Order: sequence, then structure tokens, then C-alpha cells
Amino acid sequence: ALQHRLWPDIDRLVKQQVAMSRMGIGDCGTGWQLFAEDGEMKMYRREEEIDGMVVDPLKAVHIVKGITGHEVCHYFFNPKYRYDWETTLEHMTVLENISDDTLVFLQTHKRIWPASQRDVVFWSHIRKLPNDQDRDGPDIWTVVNNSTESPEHPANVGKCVRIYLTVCLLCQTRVHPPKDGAPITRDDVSCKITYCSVVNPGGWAPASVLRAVYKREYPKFLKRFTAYVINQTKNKPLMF
Ligand SMILES: CCCc1ccc(-c2ccc(S(=O)(=O)CCO)cc2)cc1[C@H]1C[C@H]1c1ccccn1
Repeated sequence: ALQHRLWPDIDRLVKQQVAMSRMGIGDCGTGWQLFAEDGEMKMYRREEEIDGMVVDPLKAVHIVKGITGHEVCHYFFNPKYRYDWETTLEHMTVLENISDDTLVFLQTHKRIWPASQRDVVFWSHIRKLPNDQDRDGPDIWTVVNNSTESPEHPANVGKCVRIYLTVCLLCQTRVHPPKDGAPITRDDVSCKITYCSVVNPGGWAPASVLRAVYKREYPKFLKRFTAYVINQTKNKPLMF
């Protein structure tokens, strides 16, 4: 297929992010600090600052029963559902429909007092990957979001401070086949979700405020998003 202008960047970053996501917490060496836990959900962060700005990398691992990786990525990628689950979103625009698996978004997020309001421009790409660990296992699905430039929406022109982010959602479906060879139902599937994000807040914001916001918002976001997918899919046929 004809390659679009972002394809080389996207292909390189997707491969890099998937490799990193698949590394367990242990592999990344020390430095990961467990900061939130709720049932099967575990959230880790590393405290890192660039030019005095908090850019704490975040890695969350969650195992959710009754949904598949394709379903999780479908509801995360598709803009028509975003206002339903993204609580900090104030406005979202699709700037470009590059292909059916690649979009460019402009989002403004609700202001977090006393920091100024933020916006972000990013490409978003959804991809199915072969499950190279378990050949006849279900495919792995991923969505990678990465900041990009938009000549029509230059950074820091209006009231919003432009943030820069890289996000990777990686989903591995697990099927526990029923003994009696019955057809697979939602009770027989679960999804292991790895969510990695690095958000550069763009302009100065108090480290204590940002860390408090991340500590509050990230667990809320992942719990709310996964509950949304469970609710949206419960009466629908499984999407593998
Ligand atoms: C100063 C930074 C403000 C701020 C800007 C942006 C974001 C943010 C943007 C995008 C994505 S996503 O995973 O690509 C899903 C698509 O929306 C996640 C987070 C988060 C925060 C902060 C508000 C906090 C937050 C943290 C976690 C989840 C949601 N919001």
C-alpha cells in the first residue's frame, strides 16, 4: 500500500513501544515504584524530571475478565467513544483521517488548577501483532499515541500549553477453553492490558500538583475505561 508521510515514524515507534511494553516491570530494572493497586490493576511510575518539569514515565498492568484485546483497543482508538470514558477531555477534534488504522487528534484537557490548561496533537495508530510467544494463541492488539506537529495548530499560540506524550496500550487476550468443547463465551476470555505513558507537561507546573493529578487521574482513567469496555461489549459477540 502507498505509505503516508507518518508511516516511517509510526512503524519505528510502534515496534519500539511494543518491545518495551512486553518487558515486565522487573526487566526494566529498579526505579519502578508501585503507586496504586486495585485488585488486578497495578500502576508503577518512575520519578523523572526534564528541565525541572515532571515527566514521570507510567506503566500500568491490568487483567480484565470478559473482554478481548481487540475490543479494548477498538474502544480506545475510535474517536466516537472517547467522550464516554476520557474524563479529563474538554474537546477533541480529528485533524486527519490518514487511514483506517491511523488518525491525527487535537485534544484540549480540562484545566488543572493552578496549572494553565493543556492541549495535545498526536497521531494514533491501531495494529494487530502476531502472538510470537504462543503461535496458535490469539493475536496481540496495540494502540500507540504519539505527539506530532500540526501546521494548522501551532503550539502555545492560544490559551493552552502544548503537552507532548507517547502512550502505548498493549493487549494480550487469554482464552481458557471450556472443558466440554463448548463454544467460547465471555466467561472463557480475559485480557492482560499494559498501558505505558510519558507525558511532558510542556510548560512549568508545580511538581507536587502534577504528581497529585497523575496519582489521582491515572487509576481513575484505567478503571473507568475498562469498566466502559465491559459494559459496551457484554451483550455483543466476542471480537478477537
Ligand atoms: C498537565 C497534563 C494534563 C494532561 C494532559 C493530557 C493527558 C492525557 C492525554 C492523552 C491520553 S491517551 O492515553 O492518549 C487517551 C486519549 O485521550 C492520556 C492522558 C493527561 C493529563 C493529565 C490530566 C491528567 C490525566 C492523567 C491520566 C489520565 C487522564 N488525565
